[in-house]
Amino acid sequence: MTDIYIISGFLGAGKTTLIQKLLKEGFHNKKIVLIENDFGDISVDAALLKDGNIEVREINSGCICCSLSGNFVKAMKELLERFHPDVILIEPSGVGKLSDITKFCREQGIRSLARIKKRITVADVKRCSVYLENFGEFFEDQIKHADSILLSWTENYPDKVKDAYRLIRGLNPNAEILSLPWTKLKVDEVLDSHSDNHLRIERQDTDRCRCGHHLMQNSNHKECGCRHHHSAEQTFETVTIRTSRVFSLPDLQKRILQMEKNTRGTVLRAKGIVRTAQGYLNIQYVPGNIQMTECTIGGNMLCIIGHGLNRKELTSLFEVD
Ligand SMILES: Nc1nc2c(ncn2[C@@H]2O[C@H](COP(=O)(O)OP(=O)(O)OP(=O)(O)O)[C@@H](O)[C@H]2O)c(=O)[nH]1
Repeated sequence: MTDIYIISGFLGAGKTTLIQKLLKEGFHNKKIVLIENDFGDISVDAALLKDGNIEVREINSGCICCSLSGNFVKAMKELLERFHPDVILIEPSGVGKLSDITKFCREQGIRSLARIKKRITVADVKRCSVYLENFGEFFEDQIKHADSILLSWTENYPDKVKDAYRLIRGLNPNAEILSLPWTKLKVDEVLDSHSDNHLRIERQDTDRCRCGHHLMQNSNHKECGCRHHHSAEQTFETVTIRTSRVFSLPDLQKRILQMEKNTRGTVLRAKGIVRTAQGYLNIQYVPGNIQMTECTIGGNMLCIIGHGLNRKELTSLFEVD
């Protein structure tokens, strides 16, 4: 029987970073298959995670919970029958619903060959309340259906950990919540069952309905009346830019800041690999944070995910003049 681990979490929470750690420090002598679902047309994550020892399957240009659900189930069955892996790791896109992925993994044809071992959701302590406020339907689903929740960005924002813990505990009273900095976290603690390494704070009642909207004041029911169910593909957009421009570091930084501050809509995530005179740079943007690191993998692409984006404006910002 193959063990399935689902690594969920909102855009930029740290799913790929966690998978890199798991592959490096855990699963010794195991046959592993990794399924990567990037919402954009290109999979930056798959490029970064490809490694001779594991089989990586990319499912891009949409969400495995929406239009690509058929592709996902088919890919799972094929991989199970062909490789008989010990472990399948699934990284859904940051806007994927964990409840849907759970349902697909339990479909007949999969459940006779594999079982979900653990659903781990990575939650960014700095941005979780904003994501719950604005994209509650997706964020909340990822938290509520997790067996284990791993807090990220804790070392950068230690003052945010308690509030994030409370918010998450309010949404999921049963999951274990791991709050240790990742450098101190042992992979076995993440993969195995409950650990004691979490803060203990009394559960707080939240003032939200199930779809993430605030309840009206003085309301004593637990619904706001909104019964909408939105798909990721209705709610989020992606803009994929292929660019042969050779950037300088300051120029690239300037353009990313311009993307953040002066373009229409809300950019929630940008990632890609672009050229500089010295080589290639891996760009990772989440609101309020830009990371650019040298990269041995070549590329000329940038994928931007957000809401109300203007394709023309963003493309002209990064393309060759
Ligand atoms: N300092 C810090 N950086 C983090 C942490 N988690 C993620 N990052 C950074 O945030 C960026 C996005 O991390 P990823 O691991 O790619 O996030 P993701 O959840 O896979 O992103 P998507 O799949 O695009 O939704 C990268 O630059 C990471 O290095 C964290 O705990 N601390």
